[in-house]
Formats: sequence, structure tokens, C-alpha cells
Amino acid sequence: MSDLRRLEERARDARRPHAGADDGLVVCDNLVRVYRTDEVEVQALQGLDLVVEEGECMALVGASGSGKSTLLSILSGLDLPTAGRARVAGHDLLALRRRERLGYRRHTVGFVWQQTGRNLLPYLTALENVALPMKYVRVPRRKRAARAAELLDVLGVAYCRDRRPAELSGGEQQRVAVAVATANAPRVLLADEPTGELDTASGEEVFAALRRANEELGATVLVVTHDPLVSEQVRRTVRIRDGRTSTETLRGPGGGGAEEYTVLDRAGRLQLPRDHVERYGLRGRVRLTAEPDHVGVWPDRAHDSDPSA
Ligand SMILES: Nc1ncnc2c1ncn2[C@@H]1O[C@H](COP(=O)(O)OP(=O)(O)OP(=O)(O)O)[C@@H](O)[C@H]1O
Repeated sequence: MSDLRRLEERARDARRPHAGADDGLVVCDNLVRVYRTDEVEVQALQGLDLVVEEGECMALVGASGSGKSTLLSILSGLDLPTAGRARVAGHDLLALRRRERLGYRRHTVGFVWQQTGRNLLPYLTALENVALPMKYVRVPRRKRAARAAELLDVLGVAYCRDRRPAELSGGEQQRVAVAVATANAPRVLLADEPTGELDTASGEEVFAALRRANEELGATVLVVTHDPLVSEQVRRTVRIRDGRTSTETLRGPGGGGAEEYTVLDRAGRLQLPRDHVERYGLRGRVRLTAEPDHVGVWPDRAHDSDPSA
């Protein structure tokens, strides 16, 4: 093959999406979100890649300001990315028109916020709160009441059905919120710090409700959390650092045998964990060596011994 042919083929391959990149129920590809105010520009997401398979229950973790809430806002259809691609259940989130966006928010995604007061209407009972999203999509009244009662039952809060939010504990409110979020059988359930304001026992009950939404109601669950109770019990935890996915921790059934992986982006870039960078004195240039079954990363000793280099 001529050099030109080879170069052309390579260029074609580079333009083609990576194999499997579209396989997930949620696919974010090189997602960028820049917030601009009068004086400053904040790059909240800086080329984030993420694939979530249908049926997963996974956690997103990261330091404050790393971009987790920004990502959830985009996936929930509340916010638009500046660049990149985001697809959820076949919907291209950058191309949705106003009406489609509304339909997407009512049918495809459900959302649970951290602030318990934000999830429920204070003047409605738990049952009425759960029935409300079904009213918006014109489910007949009888069916609404029956499904709302069934959801409260599955999520362990059937006894709260006739109480208003002020008569519920924080944990009960969040479990009712999970019922509200799953009322229209969304494909994806997004939760932003759902246990953040709760004590351990209530947090556990809310996490159990999210698990039930995943296992029994069939929703794919993405939960942003600082709570180890949640992040250490899901099979996959993705860490976001500076607006990008940096590492993934995979666990066996029951949360055991955690193994941490670094995420390689589509361009082949990876973020080395900070402790590795410090431990091996990696800075500026590094040398890569191709071994039969791995790639080695070496500090640039020549650079170190010659301060002028
Ligand atoms: N509406 C906005 N306007 C300007 N900057 C914003 C806006 N929303 C978020 N940011 C900035 O974007 C960055 C990412 O914020 P984001 O809320 O997504 O982080 P986070 O990881 O969810 O943080 P936390 O864990 O504290 O909730 C931060 O620097 C934040 O200050």
C-alpha cells in the first residue's frame, strides 16, 4: 500500500467514532460546557467522555467544582453543552427542539435533587405528588392513582401516601422523590447528592430505593455523590477531575474487590493520578516505552539533571 493510501486510511479511521462509542444508553463524547459571565469564563466540562450502559447503577464522584452537577443538568435536558456530543436513549441533546426537550424531560429522564424541598410540592400529599407527572402526560386518573400507590409500595413508603412533605422525614421525602422521578417509567434516573442532607440510616434507605428503581423498575441510575455509602456499593464509580472523567473504580457483587482504572479518552489522552506523578517525579516531558504487554512511563532524567533543559 502506498504511503498516501495509508495516510488517507489513517485519517478516515481517526474521523470514525470509536467502535462501541454509541453502544451505551448514555453517551457523552468530548463534552464541553463553558460558562461566560461579564468578566470570567469558567470551563466546567473540558472534553468529558462517558458511556453508561442500559441497566447500570453507577456513581459519579469528584471534588467540589469538578463539573458533576453541570453534567447532570445537561443529561436532564435543563442545560445545553457548549460543544461535543451527548446522547441519551437515542436523543441527541444538542439537537432537541423545545417541544422535544419537554417530552424528553417528561418521559426519558427522572431527576432527584439533593434539597428535599425541591423534589415535592408542599401542598400535595405523597400520592398526589407521585401522580402529578403522570397527569402531565395524560395518564387516566384511575391509572395514575394505582401506579402512584404501587410505586410508593415498591419504594417502601406506602404508609406515607396521605401525608404532605412537611409530615415526612428527610429520608421519606427523598424516597417519595424517587417515586415521583420514576412515575413515567424513565429510561434514566439522575440523582444529585440524594443522600447529602440525611443521616446514615436514612441515607441507606434512600440508596435502597434508588437500587430498587434500578433493579425492579428498570431505570438506569446515575447518582452524583460524596457519600461513600453510595459510591462504595455500586459496581462502577466514575471520578470527574477538572471537567473530565479521570478514573473508574469497578467492584464485584456486594461492593467487594475494588479495582481502580484510569480512563483513556478518545484522543488517547489520560490523566495520571496525582500520587503517581509525585511518587515518580513526573513533570514536563516523560518518556514512553512500548513493552510487549504494557506501556511504560518514565521521568525525563536528562531534563532533571540539566536545569537549563
Ligand atoms: N451558572 C453558572 N455560571 C457560572 N459558573 C458556573 C455555573 N454553574 C457552575 N459553574 C462553575 O462551573 C464549575 C463546575 O460546577 P459544578 O456545579 O458542575 O461542580 P460540582 O462538581 O457539581 O460541584 P459540587 O460538588 O460543589 O456541587 C465550577 O467552577 C462552578 O463555579
